[in-house]
Amino acid sequence: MLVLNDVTYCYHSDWFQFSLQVKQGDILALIGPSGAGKSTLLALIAGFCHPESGEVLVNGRSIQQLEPHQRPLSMLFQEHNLFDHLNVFDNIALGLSPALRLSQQDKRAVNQAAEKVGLEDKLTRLPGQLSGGQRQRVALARCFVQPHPIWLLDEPFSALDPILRKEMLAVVQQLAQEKQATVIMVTHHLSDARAIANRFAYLADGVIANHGEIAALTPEHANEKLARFVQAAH
Ligand SMILES: Nc1ncnc2c1ncn2[C@@H]1O[C@H](COP(=O)(O)OP(=O)(O)OP(=O)(O)O)[C@@H](O)[C@H]1O
Repeated sequence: MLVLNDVTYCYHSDWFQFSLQVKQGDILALIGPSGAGKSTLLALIAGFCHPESGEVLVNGRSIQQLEPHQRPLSMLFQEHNLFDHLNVFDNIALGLSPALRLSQQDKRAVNQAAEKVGLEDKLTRLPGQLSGGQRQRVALARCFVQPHPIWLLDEPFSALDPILRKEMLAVVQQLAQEKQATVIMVTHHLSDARAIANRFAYLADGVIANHGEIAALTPEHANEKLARFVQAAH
């Protein structure tokens, strides 16, 4: 279970206040208008920015004192996930060993991860020799080759065409299920949210204004702002 316990954060004059509980194995779609604080929420969980008060807990333990690299989570951004001078194999392997010191078991895990995302025949290519979708698949493989139980995905597939996006979402869903990972995914596409998530959280003006089962995400939602947001996205 991932818990944000009344986490507050201030950036210039912008205030954020987040309380959230995500059960293990849940896939939560984080939605809301631009500037609402979705990426800020992920940054607070990942430890890239520090709250004024409150804490983030994983399975009952505070991770507040841990540096980002010590936290039990993997992150995937929309872009800039890869090191351009390292080939596909090494980019994935970084998820297991930042110094690229790999055991035989690690090497097998990297090969298996590449296979899962359909890149087993591209292992020696550099990121510059791949398409955008292939690059995101490498980043995804690095994300789940790590043993971390929580994945934070910040608009990971927004730049991809609809067919590739659908494929990638299916891969994430399948892998998350296999590993019983807890996933928080920021998305501007409600269709993506519906395709992959079982829950949603709607952010507006720096707070979680609403959350619930994904099926409740309808244009008739009782929360007027959320209803308008869903209507506009249709
Ligand atoms: N460390 C930071 N550096 C820069 N801006 C920050 C930081 N922390 C918060 N902000 C500000 O927080 C506000 C919310 O931004 P954030 O990126 O979290 O929103 P968002 O909901 O993810 O928006 P979008 O959908 O456009 O990506 C913005 O005004 C942003 O400038």
